[in-house]
Amino acid sequence: MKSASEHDKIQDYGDWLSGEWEAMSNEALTPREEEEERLLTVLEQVGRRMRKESALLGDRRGDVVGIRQEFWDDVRVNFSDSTEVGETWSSIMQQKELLLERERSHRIATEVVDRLTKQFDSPYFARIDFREKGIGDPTEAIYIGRASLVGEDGETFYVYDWRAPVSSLFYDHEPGSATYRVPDGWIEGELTLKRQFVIRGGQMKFMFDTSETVGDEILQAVLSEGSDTAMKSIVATIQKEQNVIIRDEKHKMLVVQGAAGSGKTSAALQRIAYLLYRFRETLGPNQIILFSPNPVFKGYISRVLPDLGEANMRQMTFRELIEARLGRRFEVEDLFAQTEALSEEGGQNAGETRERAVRYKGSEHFFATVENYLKKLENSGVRFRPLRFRGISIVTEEEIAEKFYAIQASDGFGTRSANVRRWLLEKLNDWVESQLDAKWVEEAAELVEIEDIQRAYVDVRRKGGFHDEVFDDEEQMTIRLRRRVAEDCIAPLVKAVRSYRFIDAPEVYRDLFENRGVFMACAPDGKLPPNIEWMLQRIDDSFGRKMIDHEDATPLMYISEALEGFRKVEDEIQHVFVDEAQDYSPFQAAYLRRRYLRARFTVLGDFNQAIYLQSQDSGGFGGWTRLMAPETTSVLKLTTSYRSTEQIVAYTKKILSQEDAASITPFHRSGEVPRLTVCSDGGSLGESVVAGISELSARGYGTIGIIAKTARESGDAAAVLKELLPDEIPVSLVTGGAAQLPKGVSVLPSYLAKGIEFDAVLVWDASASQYGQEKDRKLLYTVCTRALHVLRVFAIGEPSPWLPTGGAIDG
Ligand SMILES: Nc1ncnc2c1ncn2[C@@H]1O[C@H](COP(=O)(O)OP(=O)(O)OP(=O)(O)O)[C@@H](O)[C@H]1O
Repeated sequence: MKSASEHDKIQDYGDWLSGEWEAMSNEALTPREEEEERLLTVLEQVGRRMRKESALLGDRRGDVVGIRQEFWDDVRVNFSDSTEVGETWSSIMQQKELLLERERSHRIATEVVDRLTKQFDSPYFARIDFREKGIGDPTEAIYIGRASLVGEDGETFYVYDWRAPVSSLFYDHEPGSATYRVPDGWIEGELTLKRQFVIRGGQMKFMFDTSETVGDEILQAVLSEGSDTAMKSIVATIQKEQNVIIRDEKHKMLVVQGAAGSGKTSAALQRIAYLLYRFRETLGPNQIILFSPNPVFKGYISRVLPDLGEANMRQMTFRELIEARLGRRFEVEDLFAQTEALSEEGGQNAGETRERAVRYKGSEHFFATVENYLKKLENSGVRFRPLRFRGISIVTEEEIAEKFYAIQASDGFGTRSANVRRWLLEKLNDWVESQLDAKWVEEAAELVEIEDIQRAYVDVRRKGGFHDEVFDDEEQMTIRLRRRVAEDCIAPLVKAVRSYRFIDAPEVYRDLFENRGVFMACAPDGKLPPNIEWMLQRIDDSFGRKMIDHEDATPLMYISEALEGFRKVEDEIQHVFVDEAQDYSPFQAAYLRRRYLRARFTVLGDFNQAIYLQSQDSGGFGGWTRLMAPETTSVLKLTTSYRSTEQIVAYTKKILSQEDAASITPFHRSGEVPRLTVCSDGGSLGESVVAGISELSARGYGTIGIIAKTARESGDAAAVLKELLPDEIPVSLVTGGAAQLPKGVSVLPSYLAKGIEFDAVLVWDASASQYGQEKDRKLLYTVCTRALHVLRVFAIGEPSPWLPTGGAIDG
């Protein structure tokens, strides 16, 4: 938010501008002068609005402060009898409502002033002249900005929002005949001019006409800038192919395959802003959820929407979903740990068997098997955990099953579970009543603290006890005390029932592997996986240790959620965005689709960055494209890589197979050729990287990423660098828990680098021993494509066979 004095400055500037404007002569003007004049007019409008809104904001602030300060002065407080207490209460409530209402108005006024402040800095970035076919009107000049600006008459559109239907002309067309979509059809006409501006601090920095869709020069300038620790919006330079993604309203499943750095994440965020604008009556940020690859990424993208004047959507990682469901009872392996475990076991028998299990359990085939299994469970087979207390049975597994299956199957698992839950809570209540005379309660009641006795006393009083019949009162107190003691003892049971823990999903899941007949009946091809015996053994081992392998987590979570009945909140979600979608197994894709049954999906990924085994069979995308009917699914491609220089794109393409690299094209922006340095040992690796960091920091690069393969290596690398680098160049180690990417030099493991970028990337030890196998190829590609301007690769001894040969130097 801007300070009051900043707002004042803007107002003064507005006043000055209006004087300046009138003083200008009306001689024939060059286009540039005309545009500068127009800019002054717009800034004057903004200044005027700012004056008005700031005054309003001041009033609102005054109201809020006033109400807060005098809150109790205006409340009539009287506790003398119950009528007075009631009146006091309603008077407090009235005052509270008033305060909330004023706070809301204050918040809205603040948002308006913030938006105007941004508009004062840069009110628009483009102009198009358009003559609509057939209406005989003259050509209209349309200015496009991040937000619209309408004159006080309510009719003059000084600036159109970039999301308005007419604005799409700018992104989609070159001068000539052009059309744009409106809610009930298409408007045709002639685009006679396209002009781009760079306006900063209310000053026209550049202006030029262009015949391209969105001029290269501006894009060049934007891409040459230094990166930041947070992602920026691309509103002024959205490319035509990105605009298709942003404005799609037709498809329920939009799948985008895009090269590294082609703007998938950027387009996704612009799309969210677009949808919030287009459907503002019916869609709120809470009804959109974005699945991010990791917490660092979450922080990285969190500024884009607020910069566009919208509130952030919900964001979560798939890992968080798993943790929320299974994390309380189990330690769940994460995807990266699974990958590391597989590569350690690789070649040995266990590894191969597990690899097979991972592929199988991530498959569409297994999803179909689980779906069929859930159908079967509608009639029998759901397992329950009995309610027991200190060895005493309160409700048995059989009783719960009987109750569960007595409710009609057509009601669905959700209703059945909710009914059983209610019934169990009543059972627990009855059981407490039945235990009041039991010995254990009597003994426990004798041991209670004095405060508990006092509480029981207050309880009895509140409920109207303690009258003349003293004898009865004492008895009542004893009963209450005992009840409280018994309730406290079974509180964990009540909590477990409330959160549906009476359903034993892990056992249900295990049963599928144990009962081969059931498995065969559920599998679409009627066959058992060849290593089912090994799978069962492995489940028994890990569940026994309270651990869950990553490949079991999603199927188990699916069964567990299905048996409880998917929650209502999931129904409210209208749009699901999945970034780095190549990392999801087809099973996970199908699960998300099931979880958000009513939502539309926008799924973005790059099969060249598919580094996890679980999604490799489907090439990273097979799972997503088959989830909905073909007529509601659209698969789009982005091939131009905007992030990196031509030299970096050329280098990183060589890491991939020719076939995979074929469609990637760089945006023409030049920089230094990536360099490979071969070091003799760890010591010289550290020294070479330090020399690189010092040089690049001196050259002014604001974000430098040192990317190691694993978390352990990045820890080691950070320790070495901290020791060798001078204090003026601080080093931050980025770990899984980090919510924000720090400025300067960051050391991080490859999997946390997903989706983010650095001015310069230094790859820590890309030797053959680290990135030697086929499955390391895409990981190395992912790591190297994080660089915007500079890429330096270091290796101890023999470099990875995937790196381009030639140009290596000795460190
Ligand atoms: N139209 C555009 N105008 C300006 N910059 C753009 C545009 N498209 C992409 N970029 C820039 O290119 C970089 C990469 O964009 P983004 O992170 O969205 O790509 P991505 O496809 O999600 O990449 P990856 O898959 O490698 O994570 C960012 O710095 C982004 O600002």
